[in-house]
Amino acid sequence: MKITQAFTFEAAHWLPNVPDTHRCRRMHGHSYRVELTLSAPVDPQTGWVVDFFDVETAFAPILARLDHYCLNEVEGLENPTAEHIAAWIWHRAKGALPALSSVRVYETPMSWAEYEGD
Ligand SMILES: Nc1nc2c(c(=O)[nH]1)N=C([C@H](O)[C@H](O)COP(=O)(O)OP(=O)(O)OP(=O)(O)O)CN2
Ligand SMILES: [Zn+2]
Repeated sequence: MKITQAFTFEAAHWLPNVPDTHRCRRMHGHSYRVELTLSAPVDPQTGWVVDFFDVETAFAPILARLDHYCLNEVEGLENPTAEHIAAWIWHRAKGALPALSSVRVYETPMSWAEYEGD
């Protein structure tokens, strides 16, 4: 069974590896949406995969490192593409959420990156 919990955060960024003429080279902001998907059998006692409250608690300190920051200044996110943010979150959340199976990061409602681990 899979469950997914969504979170949002606001952040600024710019992309250092695109040409000077690319508009994403300039500092700008996004209302990011993160979807954490966890995959595991349903516990017959609780009736759930993982308590959504526990997902929220585990993710809160990671979210706090992103919300209202310039992502380029966050260690490990010097080139903060949606792809890199998804992998960055995965590597920091997997320890506390062993059932994590994918991380989606939406830059806009129409564009996202998904990371499922190495
Ligand atoms: N594969 C990727 N491509 C792009 C990424 C990325 O992370 N991975 N990032 C960007 C920029 O961050 C850009 O700001 C994304 O916004 P954009 O696609 O331009 O969407 P907008 O809503 O800002 O613009 P519209 O005019 O509404 O399309 C670019 N590419
Ligand atoms: Zn952007």
